[in-house]
Parts: sequence; C-alpha cells; structure tokens
Amino acid sequence: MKPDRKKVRLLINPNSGMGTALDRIRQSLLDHWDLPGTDLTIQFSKSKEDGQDKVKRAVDEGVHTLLVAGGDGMINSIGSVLIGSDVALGVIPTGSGNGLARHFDIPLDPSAAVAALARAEAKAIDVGFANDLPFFITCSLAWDAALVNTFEKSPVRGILPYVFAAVYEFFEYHPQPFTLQLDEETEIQIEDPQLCTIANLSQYGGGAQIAPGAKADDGQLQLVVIRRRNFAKVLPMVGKIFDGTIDRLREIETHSFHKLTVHRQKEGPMQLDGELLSAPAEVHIRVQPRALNVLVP
Ligand SMILES: Nc1ncnc2c1ncn2[C@@H]1O[C@H](COP(=O)(O)OP(=O)(O)OP(=O)(O)O)[C@@H](O)[C@H]1O
Repeated sequence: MKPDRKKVRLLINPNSGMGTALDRIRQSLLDHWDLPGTDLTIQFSKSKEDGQDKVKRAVDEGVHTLLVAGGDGMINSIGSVLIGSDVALGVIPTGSGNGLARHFDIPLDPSAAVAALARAEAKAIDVGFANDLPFFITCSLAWDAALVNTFEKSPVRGILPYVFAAVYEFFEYHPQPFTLQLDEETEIQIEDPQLCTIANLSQYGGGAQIAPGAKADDGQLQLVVIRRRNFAKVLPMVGKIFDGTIDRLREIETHSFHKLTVHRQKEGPMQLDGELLSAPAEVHIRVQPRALNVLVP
C-alpha cells in the first residue's frame, strides 16, 4: 500500500531506559503531531522480533511516518525492515549512545526531538551491509568490536563504562592480521590492526567521532584503520575522537569505498550499530546508496 501522509505511528522500546521520558514524549506528541486529520497510533516494541512484526504491519497498513523511541540497536532492528520502502523513520533518542541522532543533530532530549521531527524533512541515507546484515552507523571488526562485549556486561550505561571497556579490552585484545580488498583495486595488508571500523555516519555514539568526514548520502562508506600502538601513544587519541579531529592524526588510515572484503585469519567479533555479533573470518561489506528515509531536522 502507498504510504498515507496522515498515518503516523510511534514505536517505543520499553527496554531502553526511558525513565520519565515517556510522559514528556506523550505531551510533545499531543502538541506537535496529533493534528486534526492525523491518524496517530502508539505501540510498544517488546522485543526485536515483536518490533519488526509491528513495522511490517505498519508498512502494509500504509503508515507514512514511523517514529521510533529507542537507542541505536533498536533503530537498526526497525530500520532494517524499512530499507527500500517509502516510509520516513523519525528517531527519538532514548538509548545510551544515540550515534544516529547525534550525527543528524536530532535533539537528545526526547520531547525536544519529537518537536524537532515534526518540522523535519525526510532525507534518503546510505545503508551499509556486512555479510548482508544492515548497519546505518558503524561496523567494527577488531578491538573496537571486542570492547562491546565488556561494555555490555556493565550494569551502568553511558560514556564512562564505554571508556573503561575500551581500556580493559586494549590489554585483552590480540590483533590478528587482516587483508583488506577495497573496490577490487587496492589491497592493504595489516599485520596488527587494533581498530578497524567501517563508518556510514560520523560517530559510534556518545560523541565519539571515528569518521568526522563521513557523509550519510554520498553513496560511499569509510574504512578507518589504526595499527597496534602502545597505550601511551593511544591515550592522546581519546581527546581527538571527542573533538572531531581524529582524522587529522598521522596514525589513522581512512579510505572511502563502495565494496570491501576483510580477510581475517579466523572468525572474530563484529559490532553493528552498537550490537555485538560473532562473524566469520571473511566479511563482505557493501553500500546501498540512499536506501533508507530518515527525518532530519
Ligand atoms: N526492536 C526492539 N524492541 C525492543 N527491544 C529491542 C529492540 N531492538 C533492540 N532491543 C533491545 O533493547 C535494549 C536497548 O537497546 P536500545 O538500542 O534501544 O538502547 P541502547 O542499547 O541503550 O542504545 P544505544 O545503542 O544508542 O547505546 C537492548 O537490550 C536491545 O537488545
């Protein structure tokens, strides 16, 4: 069914630590979205599967705008169903990292986000795929993936446990050699890759900008690689990642590409939009240009 502009649906992740945000989101919806003639419905996404079923139904029912209150993991699971559709995805950030919302300057206060999205335009953004699994923000394959394992065990969310996990895994993670085949033209061999991130948007979340120059709709992805260094050399990089100047460091290699194959010696961790998976030794990355419509204020 063709989307009907009047049909707006809000899907809420009750697992993403919303606290009192729900009341404020409700009020902001009434103020900015519940206009005469609008068919506004609110649903909860109890799990990834439940959310995806509800989104499929929303698409079938001709919903035009799907607002999602959740973190980057939730956005990934819901957005995956919307790839290639005409539905506009509006992100109300209630997660801990909120990398997608930060990239697009969507207000981090959920009720302010609801208001800003009411005035936003839909913009088609690129979607990355790693072994056919979609990602909108980043995919990581080395220490930058392994640290998510430690972060997920932390009972608290936010930037501090993330930094703690990064330091802890810095000493635990043992790099394995990677061969990187970019667009069938360039081959790069790296004996000791510490960090190997593929970025569609600029940051992991929490303000940590790993690819400050990444553009959402340029039809390309960015590969960012850092070789193993001693801890004293890595420490100054932390400030650079937060002030958006990490790409000026000599130690960083950045390449834009459409297609990339990563050959590792053995299987290893993979991070997709903040979620940790185990991936085989060979990972195929590609981009689908302008495949997802996102509301950008
Ligand atoms: N569609 C979904 N519906 C309900 N829960 C989901 C969905 N997708 C993921 N989750 C789970 O919800 C929890 C919170 O995830 P979410 O991505 O919303 O927030 P977060 O992880 O704090 O945010 P961020 O990724 O921005 O740091 C996780 O346990 C995640 O596995």
